[in-house]
Amino acid sequence: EMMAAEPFRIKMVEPIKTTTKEERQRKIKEAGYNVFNLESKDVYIDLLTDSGTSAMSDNQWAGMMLGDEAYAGSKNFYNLKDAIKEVMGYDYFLPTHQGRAAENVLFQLYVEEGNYVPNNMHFDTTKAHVQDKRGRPVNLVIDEAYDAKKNVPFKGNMDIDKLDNFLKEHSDNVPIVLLTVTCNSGGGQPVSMENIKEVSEICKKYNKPFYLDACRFAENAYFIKLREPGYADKSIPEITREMFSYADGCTMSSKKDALVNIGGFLAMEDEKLLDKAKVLGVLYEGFPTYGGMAGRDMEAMARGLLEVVEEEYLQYRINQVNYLGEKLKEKKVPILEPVGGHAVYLDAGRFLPNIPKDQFPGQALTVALYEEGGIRGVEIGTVLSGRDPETGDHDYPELELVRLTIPRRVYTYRHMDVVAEAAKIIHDKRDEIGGYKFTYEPEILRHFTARFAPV
Ligand SMILES: CC1=C(O)/C(=C\N=C(/C)C(=O)O)C(COP(=O)(O)O)=CN1
Repeated sequence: EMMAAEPFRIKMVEPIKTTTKEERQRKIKEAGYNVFNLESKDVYIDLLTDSGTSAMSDNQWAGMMLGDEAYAGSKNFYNLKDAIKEVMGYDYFLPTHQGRAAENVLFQLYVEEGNYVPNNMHFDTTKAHVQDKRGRPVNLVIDEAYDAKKNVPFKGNMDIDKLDNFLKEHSDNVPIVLLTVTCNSGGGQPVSMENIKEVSEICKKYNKPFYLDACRFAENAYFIKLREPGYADKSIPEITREMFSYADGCTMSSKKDALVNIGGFLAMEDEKLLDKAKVLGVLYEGFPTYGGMAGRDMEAMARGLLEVVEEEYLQYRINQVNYLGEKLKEKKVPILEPVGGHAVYLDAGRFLPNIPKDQFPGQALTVALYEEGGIRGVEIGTVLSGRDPETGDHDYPELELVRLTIPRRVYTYRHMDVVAEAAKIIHDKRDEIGGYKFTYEPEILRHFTARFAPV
């Protein structure tokens, strides 16, 4: 049938301005060659993150006018409760100011010193919060996840045998099992329903709580609908409710698949767990019917949760990200396959093979994208990975990537064309690109505030 355009029309625009190449070369030098130090006004197309960068709908903006800012019992809390029940099936939740705040509460409840926390792949904050409780994050994703050229439909899957063997050996030192949908650190790759079910069965076998990291749950559901036998005729809410039915609960950053700019929650089936979580919620987030958010934020979130599972929105969203990936492949620019749900990941390792890992090829490509096109991507490689606490050397990851993260309902296809064109120009002159060294390297989470210089 006819191809579909965007399932919305534009009612308001936020002007962005282009800059000149020499302006950008000056700005990035002043920023210590770290795009996190750039001002938004100096960025033309901002692909740093899909977190908190979505455009809200008129329905959500209308909700912002309906904030019930009561300290306790806000009606927006109950609207959010209904939306979570509708989309996830959970009866209980603790609102938090964003996803990592939900991780903080959950891991304080479960993780003790020396514990292992298995996940397909931990995102940085999930890893950091497990470590903050002196636990040890463990990635048990399938091996294919580390092969950027391998195009398999559910690259975010947990390796079931690895999980079973790990629990066989370490069961009494594992307080909880996580599964991240989609798998951000592995390229925004989905997890199949079958895999979610299998992880659930293993957790029951070893009597372990099983939680989803649900940031991008709607995109995951859409991939299940597209790729998994038996789901083509199911609605997205039917698929999302089935996904969550296998888990005991979830952490959620609503800044992704709830289409809002701030907010999150910890949801669960067990009311007793909520009572424990509330104690920490009061301490870290605020009274348990607002959790660090204004009533209006919760209203926008409730409406966003119902919008994000609409099929025509997800079709547009996934197709736009895929379009950028296809454009880059046409131009022979190396990317991680298959294209993820929220981002295209440039394979900087293959793009700049002559730059050694300790001169940060991902960082070099990120800087080049900004200089060439005013485009802000983000390095997901050695810089992000940090140093190995035992050896003190860089904790080299398998892949050196640059994530081009597409905000939801913000950029047009023409912006995607500009990004692909800039990447091609850089690719044609890739032999001219050199590596970088630290001029300032912070102790923890160095990627946010580090400063570099060309070697
Ligand atoms: C899979 C996953 C994430 O991707 C995540 C945040 N992601 C960011 C900020 C990103 O740029 O990918 C978080 C933390 O959410 P938060 O940024 O605190 O709302 C948890 N899990």
